[in-house]
Amino acid sequence: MKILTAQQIRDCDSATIEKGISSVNLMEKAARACVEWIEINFRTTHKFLIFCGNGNNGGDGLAMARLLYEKGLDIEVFIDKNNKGFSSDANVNLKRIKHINGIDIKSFSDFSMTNKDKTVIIDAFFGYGLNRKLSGEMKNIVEKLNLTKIPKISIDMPSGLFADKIVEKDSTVFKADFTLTFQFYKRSFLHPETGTFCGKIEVLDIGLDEDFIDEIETDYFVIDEDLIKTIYKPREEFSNKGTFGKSILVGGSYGKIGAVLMSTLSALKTGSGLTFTIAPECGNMIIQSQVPEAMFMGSGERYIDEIGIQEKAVYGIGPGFGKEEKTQKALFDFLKAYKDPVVLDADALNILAETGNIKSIPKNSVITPHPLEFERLFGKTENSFERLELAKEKAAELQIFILLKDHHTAVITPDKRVFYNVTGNSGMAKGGSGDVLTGILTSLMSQKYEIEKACIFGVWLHGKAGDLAAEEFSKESMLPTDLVQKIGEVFKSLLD
Ligand SMILES: NC(=O)C1=CN([C@@H]2O[C@H](COP(=O)(O)OP(=O)(O)OC[C@H]3O[C@@H](n4cnc5c(N)ncnc54)[C@H](OP(=O)(O)O)[C@@H]3O)[C@@H](O)[C@H]2O)[C@@H](O)CC1
Ligand SMILES: Nc1ncnc2c1ncn2[C@@H]1O[C@H](COP(=O)(O)OP(=O)(O)O)[C@@H](O)[C@H]1O
Ligand SMILES: [K+]
Repeated sequence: MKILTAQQIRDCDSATIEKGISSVNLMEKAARACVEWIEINFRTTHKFLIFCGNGNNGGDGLAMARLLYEKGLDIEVFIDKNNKGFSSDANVNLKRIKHINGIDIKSFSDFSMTNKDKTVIIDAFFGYGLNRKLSGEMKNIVEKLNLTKIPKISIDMPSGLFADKIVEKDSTVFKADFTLTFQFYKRSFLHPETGTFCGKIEVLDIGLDEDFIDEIETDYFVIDEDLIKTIYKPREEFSNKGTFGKSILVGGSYGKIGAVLMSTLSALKTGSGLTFTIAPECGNMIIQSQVPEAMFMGSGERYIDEIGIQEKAVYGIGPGFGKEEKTQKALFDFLKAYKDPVVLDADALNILAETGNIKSIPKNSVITPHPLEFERLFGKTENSFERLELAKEKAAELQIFILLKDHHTAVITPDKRVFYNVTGNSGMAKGGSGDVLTGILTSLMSQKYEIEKACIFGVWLHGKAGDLAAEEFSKESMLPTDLVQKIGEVFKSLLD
């Protein structure tokens, strides 16, 4: 799914209107889509307090007030009665509700917090047209609403957020439980500093012009199931283990054998034909007894001291690797001799960062840093938007794929496109989850998925399996190994 900038959405709006629908009818469609969602998800709510700004986001709120009222619900509308005028479509909708006796139209200052049982607050102050941070009366009312315990729904965007950039640190932003957004994710929903205001995000189709959307160029995408279905290759029946590639997971050190064990297990569970583990001898018994399907190749007693090169294999290096001197040398020797794409994670990245050897990463390789590893590799940035920009520069400079791990992991390609992942949950914020991702990526690459596709499919699959594990075990109790056990269910769902 494409992500457009505020300006591109505005253009898309105009293109849709040029095709024949009037702007006020488009607003009606948007309001109707929100009301339909509310009818399904807030069945027992009687009362809606709808806060409207003076632009088209406010217009959506005013139209929703009428539509919800027609369904027999109690409606109070709050507007800024001193503002310098509503947009023309908001004005049409304001006039329409002025004719309805049952809808109270109040000033923001009339809001008080008494008796709010079975009530929902609707935030229709501002959408993508916000052009400065909230101040004055607007800031006050949003701060007041943020203190209430009443469920809150933002229309299109939480008011106070910009679509494409970070907000200043002290900004006031409406804190939603749900955001009903029109047609596209906005980039600010997907970054930690700003996404935290959105609650659960629902993307509502309001029928914006498909030809325009197909043609418009963007470097930003959300990974959705439609994209995954174009990538996933069901397994051929006329095949053998050689058809599905050779994965070699390299890692583990004394006390950290579990990391490479989990990578090995997830590579197998993702479909790798032949799976090897290179780990120190102290991990032999552990790995062989836990994952009998994998072949063990010992290297060093307690720490890896050599990485042997095999033909036609994909290497995933780093989980539990440690940073012993001999392990460092093993990595340097390997990268000197090996020129095919590899997956590098964890201590493999830390070693390259600390020794200034980043340029030895083979072209088209995949690196999977979490924010701190990224900082060690490429330096400090002010915020996650800047981090992403730096990652784009580095992916292009080094001609590698960077998977910037986070709540919404971003896959960054060597040609600077960005694919945000929206599967996954906080139950995955546990040591071991990253090791599982390394195994998944290595396995998909060894099965000859193109590297870009392996990255996109891999992060999505990882998060989706994490969501199934959370459903069964809870976010608190799920383990990275539970996630691995759910990979199969995700593959099955792709065959439906
Ligand atoms: N295609 C779609 O997706 C569709 C989109 N639709 C909807 O339209 C929304 C976009 O509407 P929009 O362009 O009118 O902008 P919006 O967000 O209402 O705000 C602009 C107003 O706010 C003001 N203002 C700005 N900042 C301010 C501040 N800090 N403090 C105070 N005032 C501030 C600014 O006035 P200014 O003072 O700058 O003159 C202006 O009046 C979109 O999010 C969606 O909900 C649907 O209706 C149909 C299909
Ligand atoms: N709150 C979260 N929401 C979604 N995914 C998460 C969250 N926290 C962690 N993850 C995922 O779990 C993995 C953690 O990787 P990493 O930090 O390297 O941990 P590890 O110590 O297991 O290697 C990443 O893929 C990351 O995207
Ligand atoms: K809003």
